[in-house]
Amino acid sequence: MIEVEGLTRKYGAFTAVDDVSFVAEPGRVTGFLGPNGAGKTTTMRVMVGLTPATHGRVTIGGHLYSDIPNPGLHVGVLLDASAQHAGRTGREILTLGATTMGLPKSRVDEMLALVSLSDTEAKRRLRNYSLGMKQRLGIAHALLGDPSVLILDEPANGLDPAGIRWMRGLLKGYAERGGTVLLSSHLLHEVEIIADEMILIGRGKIVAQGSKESLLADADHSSTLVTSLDNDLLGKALQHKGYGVAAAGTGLRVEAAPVDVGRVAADNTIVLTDLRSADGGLEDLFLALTSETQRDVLPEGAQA
Ligand SMILES: Nc1ncnc2c1ncn2[C@@H]1O[C@H](COP(=O)(O)OP(=O)(O)OP(=O)(O)O)[C@@H](O)[C@H]1O
Repeated sequence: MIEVEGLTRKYGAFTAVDDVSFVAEPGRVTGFLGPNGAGKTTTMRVMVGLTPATHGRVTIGGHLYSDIPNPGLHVGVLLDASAQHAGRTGREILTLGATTMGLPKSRVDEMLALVSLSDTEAKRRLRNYSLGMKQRLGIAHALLGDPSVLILDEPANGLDPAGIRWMRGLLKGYAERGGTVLLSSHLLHEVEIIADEMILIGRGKIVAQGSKESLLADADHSSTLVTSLDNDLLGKALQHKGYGVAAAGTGLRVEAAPVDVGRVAADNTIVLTDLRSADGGLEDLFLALTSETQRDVLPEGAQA
């Protein structure tokens, strides 16, 4: 289990991580999601003792990372797949890791096979690896010591679609066997597919957290876009039921779920020509919650 308690990290006057608390549980994949610069990497660096906290603390299995003897046997870490010595081969990097952790050399071959790096690829120097190959090697390195906790910063970065699917299967299986997985991403879709729990962070602060189902339920209070053969009548019927209604394009935007709008239309025998959720589910929630921190939102009055 990873426990983050009131973690703050300041760089001078700038607060990169602001009083962040959450727990990543065993047997669950926890997605740590936020836009660029939200504070994900900083939080993970504090977790593994690479950056000191300004306030608060992180414990893994109840211990500070720096207090865990031979940490690779307990915590697998992938923060920057390029951070290894570029002149070493993949096999050398894993062998060094195995030796440091006191593991047999056979573990290196097992891990190379697990991440599908061929013998030829394993003999190449890291500087000649593609980003996806570096990520595979990084995952192999993180798993070397058969740890019970995995901390992975943007692990899907650079993987092709087949590689992403492979990684999802790997991490799901790892969590199903009781492992704790914390993985960060700035891409909602990536996290949504794999994570059981989600922590949303924006500008250093947690903006939402919970199980994927509970976040989806929150996001699904939804409004609906509907068009019918008689929008006036439908609008009145919906208002009569107490739903907020506004004109939208050729139809209406209704503050109700699509199923409720459909029911009112059916009760009044109104033919619908279009009925759909106005929400992008979690994506809208994510963008709304982190909107202040998005770089790509046009300032008010600006033209697209
Ligand atoms: N050593 C540092 N000195 C000053 N500012 C820093 C330092 N490290 C990180 N920051 C700032 O802290 C903020 C959070 O950065 P961080 O790398 O944790 O974000 P992130 O969520 O991982 O982003 P991304 O998705 O782009 O990787 C950013 O504004 C970053 O510029």
